[in-house]
Amino acid sequence: MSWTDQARNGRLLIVDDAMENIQILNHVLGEEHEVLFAMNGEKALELAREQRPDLILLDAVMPGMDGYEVCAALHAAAELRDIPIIFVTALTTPEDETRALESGAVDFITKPFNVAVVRARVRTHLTLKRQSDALRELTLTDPLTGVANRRSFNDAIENEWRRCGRSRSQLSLIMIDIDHFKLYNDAYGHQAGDACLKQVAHAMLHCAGRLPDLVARYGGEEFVVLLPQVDQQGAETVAQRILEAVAGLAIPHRMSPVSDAVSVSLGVATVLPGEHGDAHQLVRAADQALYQAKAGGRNRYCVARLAG
Ligand SMILES: Nc1nc2c(ncn2[C@@H]2O[C@H](COP(=O)(O)OP(=O)(O)OP(=O)(O)O)[C@@H](O)[C@H]2O)c(=O)[nH]1
Repeated sequence: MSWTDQARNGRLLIVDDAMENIQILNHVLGEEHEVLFAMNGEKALELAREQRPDLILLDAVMPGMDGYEVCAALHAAAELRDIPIIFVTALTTPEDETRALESGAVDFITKPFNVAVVRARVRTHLTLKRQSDALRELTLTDPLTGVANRRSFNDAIENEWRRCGRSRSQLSLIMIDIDHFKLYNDAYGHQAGDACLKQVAHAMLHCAGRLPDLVARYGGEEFVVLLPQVDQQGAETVAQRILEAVAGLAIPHRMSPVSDAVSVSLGVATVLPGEHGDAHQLVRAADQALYQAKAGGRNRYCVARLAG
């Protein structure tokens, strides 16, 4: 795909208090990109949250919340801080430009602007955004199964621990282990083992694929499902669903002493994240419950009981 093709079709948010400027930029960019617009800072933040644009063109001087404040608010929000911002402004001194770049903008365009320059800069920043998104995706994804990797899970559980702590809501975790997977590899070969891991991972995504749920590969044949704002009963429902979904795959496992088909054991833990304890406590509890499920005969889930 060419440089130009890659940059096409990005979603832009234009923020300017003058409709005339929005119209001009829309005229310049609207053919190639999806364009959203806001006429003040508050609306810009609302749209950024709801629509997740790929790039923001931001006027520096606006009544109420100015461009610098919008920039600071975007950077303060973890889910918005990766959206690149280009300041588009009539302020032209080196100090203005420096202030914009220091407040987190990636670029600075002065008004009156040259149409070709605006187009080219927008394409450049959209291309860079795509590349950094792809790179981030690679570092957070398990290459075999396509679900999140352990690093991604570690970040998520820390974030959700804090978030659930603030909102006084429960956080649940399920640890899942494929039963007698070594025997499966021995019987059917490593490639079949890989295919089995993929199928099991995809089945779990169907059981807990809503945001902010997270399915991750924790290790070789071990997976975790993180369920923010889900109580124990909800987590048990998901665990039961996973048991049934994996059984429903009906992947033959002739060496398994547990079942004719591939099965899983699961450990469920739920906690109300408080001032005491940390995310590791939840992981340990789910791991102990998983151990119980294995010791109890596998192909089942067990629940850990934890104080908040
Ligand atoms: N095919 C394949 N096998 C893997 C992968 N990662 C780990 N494994 C295998 O998973 C097996 C895990 O073995 P064990 O830890 O003994 O677990 P188990 O055989 O499932 O036994 P239980 O958990 O006690 O039921 C090992 O044989 C690993 O080689 C992978 O990416 N692909």
